[in-house]
Amino acid sequence: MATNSISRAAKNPINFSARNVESQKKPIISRYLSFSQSTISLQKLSLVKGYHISRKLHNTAVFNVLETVESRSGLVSRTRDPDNVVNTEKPTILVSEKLGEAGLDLLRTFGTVECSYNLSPEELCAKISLCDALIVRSGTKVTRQVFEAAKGRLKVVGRAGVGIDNVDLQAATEFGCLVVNAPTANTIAAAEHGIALLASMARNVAQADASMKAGKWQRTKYVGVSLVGKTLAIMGFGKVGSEVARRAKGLGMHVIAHDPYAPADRARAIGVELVSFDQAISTADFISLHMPLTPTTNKIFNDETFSKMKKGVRIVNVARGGVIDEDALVRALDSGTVAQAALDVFTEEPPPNDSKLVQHENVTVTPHLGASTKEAQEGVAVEIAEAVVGALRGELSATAVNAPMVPPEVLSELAPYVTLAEKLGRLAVQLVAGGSGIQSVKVVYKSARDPDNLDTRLLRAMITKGIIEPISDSHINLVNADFTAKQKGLRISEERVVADSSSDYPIDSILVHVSNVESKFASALTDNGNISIEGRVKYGIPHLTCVGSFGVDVSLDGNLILCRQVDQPGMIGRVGNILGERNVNVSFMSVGRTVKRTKAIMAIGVDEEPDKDTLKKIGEVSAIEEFVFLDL
Ligand SMILES: NC(=O)C1=CN([C@@H]2O[C@H](COP(=O)(O)OP(=O)(O)OC[C@H]3O[C@@H](n4cnc5c(N)ncnc54)[C@H](O)[C@@H]3O)[C@@H](O)[C@H]2O)C=CC1
Ligand SMILES: O=C(O)C(=O)COP(=O)(O)O
Repeated sequence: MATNSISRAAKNPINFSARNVESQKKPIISRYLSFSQSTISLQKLSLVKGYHISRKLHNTAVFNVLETVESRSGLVSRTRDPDNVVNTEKPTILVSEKLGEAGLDLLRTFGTVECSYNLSPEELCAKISLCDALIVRSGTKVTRQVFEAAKGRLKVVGRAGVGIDNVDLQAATEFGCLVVNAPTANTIAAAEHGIALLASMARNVAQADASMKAGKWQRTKYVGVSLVGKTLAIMGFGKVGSEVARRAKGLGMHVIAHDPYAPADRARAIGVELVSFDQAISTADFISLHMPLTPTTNKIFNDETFSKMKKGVRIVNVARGGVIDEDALVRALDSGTVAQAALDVFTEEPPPNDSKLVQHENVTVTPHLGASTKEAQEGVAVEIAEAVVGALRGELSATAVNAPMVPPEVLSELAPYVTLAEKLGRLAVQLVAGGSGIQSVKVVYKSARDPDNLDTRLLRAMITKGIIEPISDSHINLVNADFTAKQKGLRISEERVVADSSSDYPIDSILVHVSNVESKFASALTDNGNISIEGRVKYGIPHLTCVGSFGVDVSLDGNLILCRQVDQPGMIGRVGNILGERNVNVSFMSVGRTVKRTKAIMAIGVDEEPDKDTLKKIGEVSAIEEFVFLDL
């Protein structure tokens, strides 16, 4: 298999023969610059306001991928409905619950911000089709109806806090809407509230306060219990749980924890013993809940689990109301199994006025105040504003809840391969003959890297996008790529092949096989009947390097004409003349053949799309046996 390549366009001034890491990186780095410049206004704002932009919003590496993925990722606001009231290029961001000013300021530098609080579900659905982003806290239910009503315009839902149980993630994913949260800024506030509830419950602070305000002086009624030396079980040893543990240890408590996913070394470092669920609840004097509400944790505290607890246990819940069966808790309080409870969260918020739990004399309640400190709200607002702005720019967010989180350094390295992946997908689907539906695609990554050190989710998503978008009206992005592929019955399998090259580069080549289809260009089929195309990144630029069994070398830019011809002199000139006469500029040309003077493939990169007549003329060249025009 010989490859004979002539490059007419000086696309890359770098010495092509030198396999030099620095020179390979140059084109990518120069492309970062425009993006780092575009971040300056946000950086200035953060400095002037004195806010620390905590995550890597301004990371040039991330923006490089934006440049590559932007407008293809579908996370970027770019379409405008002519009926929209707002008809500017600025995205519209609806904030449906109170958000800190610092976050609003940040959002206003980027889009048109509308703050509309206490919307009914109907009002939210009516507004949402005019919005590119929605920012909520725990009080807004972002249901499937909301995504349906958005009519494809909503690109991102930002949850200004941790728990995303009020967002229908499945629906978000199906509609290709990214969901991001602000997982770190309210941790301390929630932990402090947990400790406040623990201490005030143990000393009957709320009940005694109400009694005094009612004119009473009941010193014997409100004798409390001490915390020191008591066992506290932390259920859910994540960010909040760990901070509660630290503080409880400072109060002299013996702290144990249950969390099936928590690393033992983190627990050890804080001096906490990780134990089983049953051990935790049966030995604790106090139990503090810090797990998310999921199908597994829903009503995990119920009649059965309360019955396993030490008689007279005291329970704090600043996680989610739904993790407790509230009727069962009332029964446990009435029977004395649970002596007291302190609750910040409820299954239904606000709970009904006649809630037995809220009215129970041994229960202390607060109206979901865990995250409500000035500091936490400012922090959360900035954290979510950064994430939403990043998502609207096309950035793959570090706090994405329903999309792969790809670290910036990985993004930066994979950027040219992301473009290559999408282009190979687009090429592959265009090579399929009309009527033969694609069902199975195999992607083979050749790489010298350890498989654990190569994250291909982004590449798979982009290949899927490349395959599906040209043949459907689906708008594919990283969020819904896998879902849409599955829905369309498209199976994409991946395989790694070890390359014996340098592991400095993440990938040597990407090979896309489409099985059991007919091709418009028979030469793209390999002996086993699969359409097969291979691409590589050379000097930062994606190249097509193999079509069927023919090696070629053409940069994937603009449009491509593939011709199969009898390998004989003068073919390049003949086709070049036809294109030149019609003012179609050739950017790249490459000839690949299997055996001399038999058959060859000519891959011609063209800047303009040749008209039908030009293509017909190419087809009429006697030695040309088949040809296809491909739109990249
Ligand atoms: N009341 C409020 O205003 C606030 C409530 N929260 C809630 O607190 C909870 C914890 O938040 P973070 O610590 O930030 O989240 P996190 O994700 O850091 O921690 C949650 C932990 O729960 C663990 N977990 C999951 N399933 C579990 C199970 N079946 N049993 C035991 N542990 C399990 C996870 O492994 C994780 O370590 C969330 O539900 C969040 O919504 C958070 C902030 C404020
Ligand atoms: O962050 C969380 O999970 C919270 O529960 C905080 O909720 P909020 O933003 O105060 O409605």
